Amino acid sequence: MTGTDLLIKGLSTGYPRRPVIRDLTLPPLPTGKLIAFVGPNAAGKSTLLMALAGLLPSTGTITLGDHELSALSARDRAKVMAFTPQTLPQGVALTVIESVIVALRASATAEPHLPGGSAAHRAAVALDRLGISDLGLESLDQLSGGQRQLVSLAQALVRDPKLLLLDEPTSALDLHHQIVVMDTLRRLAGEGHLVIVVLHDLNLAARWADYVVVFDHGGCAAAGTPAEALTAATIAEVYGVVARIEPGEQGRPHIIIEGVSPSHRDAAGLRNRSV
Ligand SMILES: Nc1ncnc2c1ncn2[C@@H]1O[C@H](COP(=O)(O)OP(=O)(O)OP(=O)(O)O)[C@@H](O)[C@H]1O
Repeated sequence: MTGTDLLIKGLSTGYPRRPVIRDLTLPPLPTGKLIAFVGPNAAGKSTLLMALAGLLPSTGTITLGDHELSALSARDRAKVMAFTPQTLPQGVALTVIESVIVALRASATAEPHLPGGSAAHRAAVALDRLGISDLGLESLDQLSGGQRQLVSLAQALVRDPKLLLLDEPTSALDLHHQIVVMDTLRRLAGEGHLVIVVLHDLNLAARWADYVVVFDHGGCAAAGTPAEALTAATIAEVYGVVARIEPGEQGRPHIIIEGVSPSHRDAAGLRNRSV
């Protein structure tokens, strides 16, 4: 463990009268790594991300380096982390570049009074990193779903936070942009950020993540390197599908889904997946 790991111990969180995560403890999640949270629908991934972002009340401890995150004010949290939800709000009358500048200023980071030129430069760099500079002057409300997702990511990147919490940032993206985003996230991790990303595509997780945490029913079903966490047995258990694992590049698993497991517990379990 290093001094800047994210530590989650005995964490419980959820919604009024709807506990989702109960007493969750994860292995230390180190800065400088790309961590994928995977698992079936309703397993609790988004709920956990929102609790980490301070958007849901929780008990237990969440520390990032020396910071006990639950003790930080919203303003101080915004200095160390950025959270990108699954959907962006509609009806925002801004251009793309304006929205990224607003995200930078709203985060009240170490430079709350950034001159306009610097803020615009940082926003332009964030768009460039994601290959969407050409969208800068487009109206936010006229973008496609995938374009909105990329802009949402740019709004997080521009703040250069230590911890990035990204909920399904590739779900609406074409193949090219999935790779651009995952490559960008890998580079950010390499630069010393801790990047936690919720993914449904297990092969994206297997190919890019340093560590994978598999969630099921509000708990951790498996955690480790992609090869350790994404085994055929775990995939069968949590998803109810038969998977074949083949060796991929650099010892990373390549997952081939062969079909639904006939013996899996029940499809109707979706409603009651969380504990
Ligand atoms: N606002 C809410 N109020 C009450 N319960 C909620 C709320 N949002 C989510 N839940 C419930 O919490 C549980 C976990 O949902 P969550 O969104 O965290 O799952 P997930 O793993 O992110 O799923 P998905 O892959 O479908 O996005 C589900 O049973 C869901 O019905």
